[in-house]
Amino acid sequence: MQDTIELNNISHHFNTSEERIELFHDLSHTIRAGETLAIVGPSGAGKSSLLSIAAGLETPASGSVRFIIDGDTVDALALRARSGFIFQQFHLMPELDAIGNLALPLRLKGNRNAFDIAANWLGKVGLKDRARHRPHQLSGGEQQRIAVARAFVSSPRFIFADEPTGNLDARTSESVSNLMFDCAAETGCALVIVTHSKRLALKAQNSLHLEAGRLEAAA
Ligand SMILES: Nc1ncnc2c1ncn2[C@@H]1O[C@H](COP(=O)(O)OP(=O)(O)OP(=O)(O)O)[C@@H](O)[C@H]1O
Repeated sequence: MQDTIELNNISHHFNTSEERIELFHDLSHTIRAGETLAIVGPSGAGKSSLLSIAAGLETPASGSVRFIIDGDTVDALALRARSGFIFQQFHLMPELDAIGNLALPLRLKGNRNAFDIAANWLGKVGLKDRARHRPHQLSGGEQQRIAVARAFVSSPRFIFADEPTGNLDARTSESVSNLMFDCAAETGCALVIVTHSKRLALKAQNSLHLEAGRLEAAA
């Protein structure tokens, strides 16, 4: 698979009424098909902003981002259609049960087998018996397992995860982390994770440290 995200000399800042917040300047990096990458660094360094730019959710103030899927350059919309997202707060639809949440991205794409594929993923994440439970009837760890399955259910090429274990205790974090990495390995999907967890970052093949506007290979 020839899928890459090329960040070329990107800079980003935010203007507030009081100040200009400089995040990074002239930063370049290429994310490759199938790689697992952790982005670490202190709070406020701009990790989530960098993830949003790499995922085509935000545009950098300057520089360019090139998205390549199957060797073709595509726009941000096309990249997003081939991407899955996992957030700290799970973001499941409260009115849908577990299988409904998993089937939703497939149904939105008109997939007639949405519920069969969703049921298969529910089994993969060990929650087959929770198909009819709504998010408020599930533990945080179970909700995040559903969110992980939802991210993978549409056969994405890239998964972007922002603090995916930030709301979980140590034991649940470990099992959700292992699940994410197992799913990525099984599907060949790239996994890009922003995290404060050293333990989680160490599971990734590659690790980048963002601090004071500089992006370097993490020690
Ligand atoms: N929409 C926005 N408007 C103004 N400032 C913003 C906006 N989004 C983020 N910021 C600021 O930009 C800086 C970087 O934020 P970002 O969330 O990217 O950092 P982070 O490294 O992911 O932090 P954390 O680890 O605490 O989540 C912070 O100072 C934040 O307050």
